[in-house]
Amino acid sequence: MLNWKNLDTLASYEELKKVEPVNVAEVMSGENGAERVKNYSIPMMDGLTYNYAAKAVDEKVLAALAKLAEEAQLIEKYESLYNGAVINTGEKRLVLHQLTRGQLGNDVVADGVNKRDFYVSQQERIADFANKVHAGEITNAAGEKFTTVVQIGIGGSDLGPRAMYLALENWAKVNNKFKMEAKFISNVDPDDAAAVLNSIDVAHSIFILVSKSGTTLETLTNESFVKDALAKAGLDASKHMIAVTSETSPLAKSDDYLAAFFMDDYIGGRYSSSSAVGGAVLSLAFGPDVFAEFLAGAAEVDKTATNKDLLKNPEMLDALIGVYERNVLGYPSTAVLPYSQALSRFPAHLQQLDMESNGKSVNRFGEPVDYVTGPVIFGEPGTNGQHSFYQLLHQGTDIVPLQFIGFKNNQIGTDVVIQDSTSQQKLCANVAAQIVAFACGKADENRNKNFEGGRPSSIIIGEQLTPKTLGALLAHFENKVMFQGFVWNVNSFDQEGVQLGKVLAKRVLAHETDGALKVYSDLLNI
Ligand SMILES: O=P(O)(O)OC[C@H]1O[C@](O)(CO)[C@@H](O)[C@@H]1O
Repeated sequence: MLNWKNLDTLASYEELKKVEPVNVAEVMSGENGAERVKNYSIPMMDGLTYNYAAKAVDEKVLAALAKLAEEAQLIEKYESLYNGAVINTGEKRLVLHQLTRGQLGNDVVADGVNKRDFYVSQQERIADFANKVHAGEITNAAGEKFTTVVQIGIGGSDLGPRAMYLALENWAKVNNKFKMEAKFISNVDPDDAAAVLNSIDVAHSIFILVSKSGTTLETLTNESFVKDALAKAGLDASKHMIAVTSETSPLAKSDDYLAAFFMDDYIGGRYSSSSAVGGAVLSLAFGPDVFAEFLAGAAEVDKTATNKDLLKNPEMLDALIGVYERNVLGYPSTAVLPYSQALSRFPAHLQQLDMESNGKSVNRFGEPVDYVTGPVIFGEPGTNGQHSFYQLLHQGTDIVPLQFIGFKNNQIGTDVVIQDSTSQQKLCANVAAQIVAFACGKADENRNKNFEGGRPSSIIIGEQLTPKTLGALLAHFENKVMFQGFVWNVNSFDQEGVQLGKVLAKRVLAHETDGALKVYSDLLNI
């Protein structure tokens, strides 16, 4: 039997609060610090390691976190999730994104269908379609090959796939895997669609309309925008457009598309990168074998996350350290700082993943909670962030826990030695320097130049960003967010908080406004 209890009712949480806090500056200095960096490290998979030496934890904190993991039944809850329990209580749905990349537990049968078979069959259909596009068997009406793919979608139907595409674009080019360029249209701002359309050759472009619900205003508007452009170019839209949606959506049975591929209600938008939502664009851009590698990396991490031993489970440990920082140490935000240009949109994806999942004030039964839940997430690739907001991170009044990501090798392989070091070495030197600067600080008599230190961070270190390590990274954060939701006893899989704005926007467009809404509408000339 699972106990779904609020965090503040758990005895282990009370114990955790009593543990002597760790002074990061102290423990990270000198030989002690060197030993920590060597020891506080867990392999996530071959070529990827989670290092938490610079976090505010020691043996005592870790022991208390292990007790919390046990009392909150984190592994048991994960087991029940992948075995097909109705974990999304708000929408009364199963939560099956892990099943798109592997079978962790029992067969899951829902709506009379074996769900693993369903997801695999969609992957196979997408692979077949992508191979035919690449081979020139599926072409435009003139019999010419498609050269560009454009994804139309928003939120989870955009951010994850876009971040994944950008993460692999250069890798694919140098590894002879690049099949076609991908572009993305998401914002209802007409300049988004117009700029993308201006930058492509529409006659040789294939568009993927991605909407699980098939009802999202921005996406349907952008679809019409694109269809209009195709019509103006004298092209038949139905020969240029495919759909990714759920079988129950209004788009599913339409003749407007060359083909339709399906996900379902058991895959949340922000967890859908490994479903057909990411599968279609990534398979078209890089080939189905690259997408399969990406899934394999995610599957490995999903498996690692089943380990009951906290110190062998980086996803659960990362989650619990985050809860400790949020609820015991009182830190309100977390920065994600990938030292990799390819991960430029990864923080944007994590913003949705984390904040839409755990930005909740009620527990999974709809009752208010008396403790803080999900932190504010933000980030930028290093070293760009260093020349932007790091000032506040180093010397501001808030302590912001940091999550670094770094790779020993770059993707393209072109580099140059300037002043005895390559650019890659400079990049890596910066991340090492930042971790120690944040942790240890530097005393200075001039208060303006003083660094307090004591600013905690972790780092995920990889050999190289590849399809496999990217899949692993994605799954790491998905599982982290899931475990945190379990600890906070919130439903991480619905998003009612996005509804009110949508309803009010509709009223504005229907001119059914009064009060402040009317005045704002007038000011904005609607
Ligand atoms: O794929 P859909 O149904 O168009 O939804 C897009 C996005 O809209 C949201 O529901 C929020 O508005 C996200 O959770 C989702 O990723």
